[in-house]
Parts: sequence; C-alpha cells; structure tokens
Amino acid sequence: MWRARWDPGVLKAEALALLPCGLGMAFSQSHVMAARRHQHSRLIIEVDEYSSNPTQAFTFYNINQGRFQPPHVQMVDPVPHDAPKPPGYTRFVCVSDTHSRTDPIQMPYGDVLIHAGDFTELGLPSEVKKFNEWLGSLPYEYKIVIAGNHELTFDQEFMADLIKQDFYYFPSVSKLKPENYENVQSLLTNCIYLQDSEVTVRGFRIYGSPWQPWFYGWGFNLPRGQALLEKWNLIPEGVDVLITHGPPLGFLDWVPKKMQRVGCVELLNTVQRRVQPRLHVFGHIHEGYGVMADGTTTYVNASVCTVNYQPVNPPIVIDLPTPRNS
Ligand SMILES: Nc1nc2c(ncn2[C@@H]2O[C@H](COP(=O)(O)O)[C@@H](O)[C@H]2O)c(=O)[nH]1
Ligand SMILES: [Mn+2]
Ligand SMILES: [Mn+2]
Repeated sequence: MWRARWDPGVLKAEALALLPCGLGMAFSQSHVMAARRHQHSRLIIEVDEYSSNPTQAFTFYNINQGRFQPPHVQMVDPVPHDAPKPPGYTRFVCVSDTHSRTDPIQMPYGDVLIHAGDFTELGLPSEVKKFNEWLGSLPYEYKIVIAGNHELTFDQEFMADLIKQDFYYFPSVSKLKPENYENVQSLLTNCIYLQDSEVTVRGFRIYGSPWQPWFYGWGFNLPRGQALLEKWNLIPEGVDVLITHGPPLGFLDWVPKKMQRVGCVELLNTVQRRVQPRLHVFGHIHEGYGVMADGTTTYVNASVCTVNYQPVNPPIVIDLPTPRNS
C-alpha cells in the first residue's frame, strides 16, 4: 500500500510505502514526492528528478517504493461488451488511435464515447470530415474527443512552424491551404472536442488534453519536464475523468521493441497526487492496450490500432457510478 502524508501547512512530504513482501519502509526525501503544498492552497507538483528518463524512473520507484506493484496496482479485465449495465451507472466506451481506420470497429452499447486522440493519420480536413461522419453514425448520448500527435492541423503553432520550414518534415501536408485547416475543429460537429478544457456530462467532470512527450516532432509534442508539467497544471482538481493522448509513467506505457517505459512522469505525479480522477483514458502507445488500476484511478489505454496500425483491439468498456443529482 502506498500512501502520502503531508506535514501540516506545507512543504515537505513524507511517503510511507509497504513493499510487496510486506515490509514497511518509510521515505522522507525530496525525490520521493516531487511535490509540495502551498500553505492553504493546492498541491504543487514539481518536475521529477527522473523526468527525462522514464524507464529509470519506473525502476527507481518500483524498487524503492513498490509503486507499480500489486496489490495496489493491478491489471483489470474490462467490462464484457454484452454485460448488462448496473442500475445507476454510466457506461463509458473508450477508443483511441483509430487512425482513419474506423470501418472494422464493432462499437458496443454505452452512454459516453471517449476518443483519446490520433483519429487521423495527418489531421487532413478530409480525414476529419470522415471521422466526424463516423461519429455521427454512433448512438451514444455524448461523444468526447481529444486530438493526438497525428492531428497536425489541430496544433496551430505546429502548423505555423511547419510553414516556416516549408513543410520539410511533412511534405504531404504542404498542399493544404491555411484557410482549409485554420478552423479544423469546427469540422467536428458530432462530438464535444476538448483541448485543455473540460465539460460536465451526466454529472461527470471530464477534462481532455492532447499533449505528449516530444517524439520526432509531431503535433502537440512538448519536452518532458517543465513544459509538459505546465499543461498538466491546467487540469483542475475534482475532475472525474481525465483524457490525455499519452500515458502516465508505468501504466500501459511499455514499448517492447525499445525495452522502454515512455509514459510521462509529471503526468503520473499529477494524476496520483493531485487530481486523482476515477478514470484516466489515453492511447498513443499502441502496444500498451489494456486496463490497470491503482486503487484510486482506473487507467485505460484504448489504442484500437496495433503498432502496425491494424485496427483490431476492441473498444474498452468501463462502468462508473453516476454521480448523485445528475
Ligand atoms: N520509444 C518511443 N516510442 C514511441 C513514443 N511515442 C510513440 N512511440 C511509438 O510509436 C507508436 C505509434 O505512435 P503514433 O503516435 O505515431 O501513433 C507507439 O505505439 C510507439 O511504438 C515515445 O515517446 N517513445
Ligand atoms: Mn497512434
Ligand atoms: Mn500518438
């Protein structure tokens, strides 16, 4: 069991970790938490000292804190698509990384569809229109979508830089005229599009953000550390469902061919220590498809496409109790 404890009024945090073997170990060191609390205000997450090396961060926190170990961290079986929804629950249907390959996907029954980004290959308006038509054909009460690194045209700063570089890295986007993509979000008429923003549906506060650690200079890429932390700092406390394109460190973020953990350390610390949502949905690392939980948050990597961009992973269904008064 991992617990955090705060000295009254402040600054220094102490973590108490019980290792899987049952031994209790107390830690009181700055790098254990990488967080502090402003007096009378919210918890401040700081850049982790292992931020730039997530594989090393994973190993360190596992050996020293058992942070990613059972019993508190577990793989979870998603709800079977044909299971009846319990009374008083909301059914979330989670997909990600469909990459303009939605035709073969069997969509299950549910109330709220979540798409965690990479719905296109390059963010071309024609792809966005096709995706929007697919959304329009689905029967969910709410459909909530964020962008991923493949939605190049949704990242205005990225497009401005691309023009300066004369489309050197993405020549196939060069035929687009700015007027065709400047307002590309407006093509998404059949969903609620979130970009560092939130919406409340059926009493759930849902927040979405497209940013992920820099990897070959795609859309919404930012360096690990302070730059990404500033985006995560925009996530309000009290959010029930968090949608990001990329995973947090240690949860469904393993890239086998590189033998690397690639999740964001600051996102993990923000999720586990500050925001503590009930559900965190993401994709991006196609190999990490699946569900895990840490006792507070259920983590869903909903990548429909495999690492070879084959759309074979089924949508993941999660039932959450609907908040009262909604
Ligand atoms: N070693 C890393 N591999 C990464 C990272 N981000 C993505 N990837 C690999 O690319 C595919 C597909 O990603 P996409 O965004 O192009 O669809 C993913 O499954 C990984 O294999 C990274 O930061 N480091
Ligand atoms: Mn993808
Ligand atoms: Mn991606």
